[in-house]
Amino acid sequence: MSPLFDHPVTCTVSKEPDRLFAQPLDQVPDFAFNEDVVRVFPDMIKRSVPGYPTIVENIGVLAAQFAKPDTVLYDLGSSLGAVTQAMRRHVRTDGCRVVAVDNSAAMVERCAEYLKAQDSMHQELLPVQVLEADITALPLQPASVIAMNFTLQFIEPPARLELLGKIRQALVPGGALILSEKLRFEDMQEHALLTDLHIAFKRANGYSELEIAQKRSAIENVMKPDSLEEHRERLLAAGFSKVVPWFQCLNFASLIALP
Ligand SMILES: C[S@@+](CC[C@H](N)C(=O)[O-])C[C@H]1O[C@@H](n2cnc3c(N)ncnc32)[C@H](O)[C@@H]1O
Ligand SMILES: O=C(O)C(=O)C[C@]1(C(=O)O)C=C[C@@H](O)C=C1
Repeated sequence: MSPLFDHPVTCTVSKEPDRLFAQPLDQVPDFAFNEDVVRVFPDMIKRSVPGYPTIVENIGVLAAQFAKPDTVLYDLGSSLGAVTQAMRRHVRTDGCRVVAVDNSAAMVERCAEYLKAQDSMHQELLPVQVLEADITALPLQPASVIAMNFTLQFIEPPARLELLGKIRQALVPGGALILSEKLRFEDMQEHALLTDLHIAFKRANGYSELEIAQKRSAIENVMKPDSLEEHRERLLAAGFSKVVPWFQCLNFASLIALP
């Protein structure tokens, strides 16, 4: 198998720079995963989420540890399939297949193209299926790995517990949910510090004050981050037995939840 980080996350994806919020907008519309976002998404997410390439590649490594024969590996809210591609690079377990799910038609269409490109460049990859579906309504097959990389924060808060309960029920013994989220912090000083540092991260990645402010106003109605404590309590309420944070950079974290 290829060594870790040999395949940059962006190797088969668009390199178009994110300038979506660079010009002043009279009214900033709510953020949506539409064609415009799809075109710039690899650049946008890498410049917006501290640690994103490390998280994605290591979800592949974690998936290989938890994968069980003849089960599904889900990538829920797959966008362009970065996590799906990482799981396919790392998992060799017999009879596994990856199912990538997203409810944005534009994302699903481009994701399928990128996965075809991945197939043409590598051999022995797990079979993959891309579904356009709402993950809150989708019945899940028995799964050993379910990844939600920055997706739960876009689900309406009252629907989150039921979705996590369904995920818990689908997981086979020895499997895991890998949940990455932007965090809010209950301590106001901690929240303010990590928010400022996240803005500094965006600035260091070339975003202007205007881009940062307009993006913040675009996402504030559609993305509702929870605290680590809320995640832990809700995961336990959904039937998970153990919650283990494995990554945090500034206000972005990833957790392993065990059934
Ligand atoms: C921040 S992106 C995820 C990034 C991606 N997992 C990655 O690692 O590159 C969130 C994704 O969740 C999808 N999404 C939001 N709500 C959804 C739902 N109810 N069902 C399916 N997908 C959803 C969006 O369309 C978007 O593509
Ligand atoms: O907090 C932000 O500014 C973000 O851009 C975060 C975030 C995310 O966490 O998913 C929000 C929307 C985009 O999809 C990319 C990144």
